[in-house]
Amino acid sequence: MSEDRLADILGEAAIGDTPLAWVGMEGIDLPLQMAGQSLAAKADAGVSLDDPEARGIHMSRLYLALERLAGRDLTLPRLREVLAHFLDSHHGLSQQAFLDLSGEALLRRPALISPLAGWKAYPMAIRTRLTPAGFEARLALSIGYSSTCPCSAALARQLIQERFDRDFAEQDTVESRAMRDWLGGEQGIVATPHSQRSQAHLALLLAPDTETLPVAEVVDRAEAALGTALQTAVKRVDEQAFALANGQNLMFCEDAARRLHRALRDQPGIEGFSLRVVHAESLHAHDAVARSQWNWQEG
Ligand SMILES: Nc1nc2c(ncn2[C@@H]2O[C@H](COP(=O)(O)OP(=O)(O)OP(=O)(O)O)[C@@H](O)[C@H]2O)c(=O)[nH]1
Repeated sequence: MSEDRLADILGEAAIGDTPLAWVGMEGIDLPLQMAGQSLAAKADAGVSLDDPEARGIHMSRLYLALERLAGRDLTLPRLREVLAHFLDSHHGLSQQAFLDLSGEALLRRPALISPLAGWKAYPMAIRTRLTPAGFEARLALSIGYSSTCPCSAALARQLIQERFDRDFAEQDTVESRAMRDWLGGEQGIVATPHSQRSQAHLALLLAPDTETLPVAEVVDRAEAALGTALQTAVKRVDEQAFALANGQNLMFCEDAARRLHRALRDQPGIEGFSLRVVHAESLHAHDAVARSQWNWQEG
């Protein structure tokens, strides 16, 4: 049957006269490129339906516009172009266009000391809007790290001191070799502080003139601020360096949140952010969480 003879009830008048804030599709599979890496992404694409008389939007037109992103390096100008096409293809129907993309950024990360490297996936999402107020892009990223509790470390040190007092109770002075041997034995670490895998969830408002997504730059800055990023390739020399990093970066969730707040305030191209750190404490069954934000409106 020729196209023009196909039924098209979308052309009929709406049942009722209610504009709709968001109409579109969620969970569209889309291959993207970012910093030379392929990304298997999911897209949520939509527009507002502002014409109260219109029955529905033209979903195929949104779907087909996404093809402009497939397999091409993901940049904000390209995302803005797709949103503009959403509106052009819904002229008279829609004033706002929405495109959210989610996936995992795969970054190669070097070992701490050895000349090795490995891959780590960073869950990410890009949320873009084109409305009469203009274009807005937000980048969300999750970064794993290790946190060791400062209070638990202090309590462990006390127990080590008490054990030392007990083991050398009879001696007024302790010969350094005996002390060194004692420190090198299991009794020298009779108690250990609790540490746990932790997550930093960052949501960033990008400057409208941003070209490429600053994923690697934000990951580098956040992991440098925390000092205890989860590792990829690890030899014993790397594991020892990781133990030192944890000992030198004891962190409550408040400490991690403050470190990230300061780091993101200095990140070029960021106009606001919201962050949340989650320490999945090995001490108890619930998490220790801290939140912080700057120049941020939940949208
Ligand atoms: N608006 C809307 N369309 C839907 C929905 N579910 C399925 N569709 C279908 O989406 C298909 C694509 O709609 P359009 O993009 O208008 O397709 P079309 O009319 O062939 O293409 P155009 O000529 O560009 O309008 C239609 O066959 C709709 O029936 C829905 O809930 N809302």
